[in-house]
Amino acid sequence: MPESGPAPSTGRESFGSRLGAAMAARGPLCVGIDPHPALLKNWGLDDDAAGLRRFSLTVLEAVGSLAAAVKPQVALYERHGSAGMAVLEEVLAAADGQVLTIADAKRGDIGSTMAAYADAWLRDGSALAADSVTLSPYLGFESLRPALELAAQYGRGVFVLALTSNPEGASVQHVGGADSVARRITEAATAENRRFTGPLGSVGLVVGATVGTALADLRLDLEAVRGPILAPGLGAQGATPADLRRTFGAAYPQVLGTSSRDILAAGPGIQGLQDAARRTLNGLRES
Ligand SMILES: O=c1ccn([C@@H]2O[C@H](COP(=O)(O)O)[C@@H](O)[C@H]2O)c(=O)[nH]1
Repeated sequence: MPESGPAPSTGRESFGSRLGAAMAARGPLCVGIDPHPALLKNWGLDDDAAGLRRFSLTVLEAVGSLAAAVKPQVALYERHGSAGMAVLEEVLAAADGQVLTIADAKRGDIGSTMAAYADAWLRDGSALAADSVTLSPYLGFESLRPALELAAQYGRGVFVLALTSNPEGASVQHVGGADSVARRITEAATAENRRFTGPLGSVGLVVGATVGTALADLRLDLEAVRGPILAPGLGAQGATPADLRRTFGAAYPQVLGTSSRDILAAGPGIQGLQDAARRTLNGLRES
């Protein structure tokens, strides 16, 4: 199993190393590519595959050399069927080599099926391969094993849902008090990242920018995870860069803030999108 350095199958550096370098060079911002029907309409685009394509490639043109990563929301491509997924393939290919990609697919299933999801999102040669993918551990962290192994093999990464940004998440993730579900996920990611050397492992967590005092309440040590923390919830869901710094404290250097609608609403002009992304990025740097 590849423990450190370039992934043997590809010669590619680990995802954690590549993301750490991108965050150091560009700052801790991920821009979500979420082609919601209402945004397409506001941009003067049709809610079809052509609109989706124009929207996505415009966002990529605007932020592809500015953000550390982009995060296409898979559901918003899926709702257009095979034509939408073809657009997603094109977007992932266009981003390759320009900006790291996080496919927000939230996949999770029993092991044998998980292997197929891993194959789709993490294997070199797959039309949908992204630098990383979001995973749901609801079937048990260990059920994600095929994705964890394939990601390590190909120098790709995963972000496992731990404390999501939506208010309903607490009803499952906080259960157990001192031995909460979120804590189990966090500890499993910590163990997983021991296989990687360097400051950041390739097994990240999703922890919402909106979770307030939950990290302290549940006594979660995100620094110990030594993995990237993808933090959605900025802007449209109400969290500010200052909330992010307050919430994550000592783990803040691991945090990749992600914002979609708040930035995308500034389109369709490239300049407007870049200004909005820079505003968020400056907030994340200064907060
Ligand atoms: O806990 C989570 C996990 C994922 N998301 C995703 O992030 C974006 C947020 O979009 P905004 O427009 O910035 O609110 C979206 O794709 C969600 O599915 C999340 O919000 N919370």
